[in-house]
Amino acid sequence: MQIPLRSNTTTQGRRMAGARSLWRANGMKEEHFGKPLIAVVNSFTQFVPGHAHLHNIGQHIKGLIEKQGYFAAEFNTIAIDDGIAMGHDGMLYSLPSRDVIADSVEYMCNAHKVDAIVCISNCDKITPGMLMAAMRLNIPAVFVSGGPMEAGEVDDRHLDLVDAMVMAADSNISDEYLAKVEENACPTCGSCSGMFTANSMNCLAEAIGLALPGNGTIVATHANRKRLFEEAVEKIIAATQTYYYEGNDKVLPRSIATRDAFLNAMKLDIAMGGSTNTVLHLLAIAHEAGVDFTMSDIDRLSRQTPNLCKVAPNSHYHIQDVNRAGGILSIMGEMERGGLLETNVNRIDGKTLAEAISEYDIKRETVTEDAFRRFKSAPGGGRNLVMGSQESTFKVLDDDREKGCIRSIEHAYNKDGGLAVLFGNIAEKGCIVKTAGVDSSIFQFKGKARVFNSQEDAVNGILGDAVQKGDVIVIRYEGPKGGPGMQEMLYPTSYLKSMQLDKYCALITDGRFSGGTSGLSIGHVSPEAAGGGAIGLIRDNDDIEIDITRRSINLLISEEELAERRKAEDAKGKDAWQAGERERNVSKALKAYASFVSSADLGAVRLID
Ligand SMILES: CC(C)(O)[C@@H](O)C(=O)O
Ligand SMILES: [Mg+2]
Repeated sequence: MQIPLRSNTTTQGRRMAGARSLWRANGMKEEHFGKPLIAVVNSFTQFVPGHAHLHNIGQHIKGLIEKQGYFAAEFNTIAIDDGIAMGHDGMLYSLPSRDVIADSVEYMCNAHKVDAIVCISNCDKITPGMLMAAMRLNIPAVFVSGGPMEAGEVDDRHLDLVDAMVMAADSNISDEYLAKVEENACPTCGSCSGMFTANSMNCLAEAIGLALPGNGTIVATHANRKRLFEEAVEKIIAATQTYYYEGNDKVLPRSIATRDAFLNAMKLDIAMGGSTNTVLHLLAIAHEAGVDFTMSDIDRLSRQTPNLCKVAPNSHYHIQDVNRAGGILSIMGEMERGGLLETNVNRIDGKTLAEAISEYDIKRETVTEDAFRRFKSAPGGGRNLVMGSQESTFKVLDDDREKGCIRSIEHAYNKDGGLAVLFGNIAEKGCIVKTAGVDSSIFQFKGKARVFNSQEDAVNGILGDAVQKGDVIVIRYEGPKGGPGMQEMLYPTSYLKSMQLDKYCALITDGRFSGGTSGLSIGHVSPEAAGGGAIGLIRDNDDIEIDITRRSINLLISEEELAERRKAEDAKGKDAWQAGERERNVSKALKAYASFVSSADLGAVRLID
């Protein structure tokens, strides 16, 4: 059964003469009318190294689609560089930009009646924003990211921007050495080279099945990255044809991103030690897809899924090393061997996950030559800002599942996952910790609260010696509503490292973290302080007890005392549950966001009836 094209609305019938004449002015030819209209959804910007190399690729894709006889038109979304926006009020805009991106894709595609989309994403909020839009639109969609940056190199050691941030506040590092690190930490175009948020999300797009093998791990500079874009064109043409001309709805985003696909993606995230932001984003994408997927699923999965991979900031490996070890489908191959995945799920290339694993897990006999081509894609070295401009290859792949970058279940770093959801009287709706980044010696931690009502105060406290070994740093009124915008606390966690306090302190916040954060850093505390959460009732010198093994986090005061404090806070009327004095300019745009946004345990989606 044929499905009518959405674009027929503006290209068919006598009454659409005006719209057709505008389409002609856009370059549409007679033969394009009545055929699918494909949008190239780009996110090129010269503000973000993860996107600066995407200028020409959109037009390259348009050209390839038009060779197949369909009209394609490109538009752009915004993209914020979290690393540049980090640590000042620019970061208030980062998470809200996810929803701006989702809305802008919806606006463009519905206003112009687009039939299918190729999404060119990369950095932190762009992939989730576009995925949210794809779920809303539910038209054929394929995702290709700009690809990871090559790791920096200084004195034979691989490093990245987080090393530069940590060293910048470490008085043991000389100015000369820091300058060398700064110069070399970010050598190429692409998303920052560790298991940070951008790369985590692009790996998850691959796990869900909306992106092709290698999407998460082939470096931006490699020719095989450019090929991924070209293959994406083949896949979107095939998906568009089978959906509209044969009525095959298996290729639609909501048929691919099913509950099983979300569970698989979350398990992959736990196994690979992904950024904690993935929790927020998967919840939000599932919400848009109408899929029942909640914090309690994440809690359950985190107890069943081993941690098979540790990448920077949790080890010396970078994403290029995950590629050399066989990429995401090889991690999923290890998980499948342990019966951890539901592999009978569809992918955008028409394969099931079972088929994809059999072709791309480098440890299978059935692995294809095409898999080796992708996973041999190596960094080229040196400064290189051009997409697909080098063809270096790894001479040998890393198939050591005992000590290599990807471990088998038998040799897991931790049988109990790389991520945990904790509950307790200060996080009744849960909070998140990336256990892959926590030294197991502090899985149980008890300390005195050092309370800050803003990230800025916390940074000053950490660098100004207000924080001592054994403290639990509390940073609150930084949640989705309270910030607003739920800033990433990368500077506080990096400065704890600079001050050599990271192994002796815990940090809890209703804000969130960068993928570059490690240590006993517990975020997304829900409900947030601005929403009446008990994190707002903590006082300096209160005892706080954290037990990762038991998944608990508690303020050690009696229920009566907690109730008293709540009563006193509520009695402040309109001043209740506010950060109090702090210098922060919150624009009207951000206030509008704050008035709709939900708590982190719901993915910080905007609640609109
Ligand atoms: C700047 C970073 C490291 O990319 C951060 O934004 C993240 O979330 O991982
Ligand atoms: Mg980020």
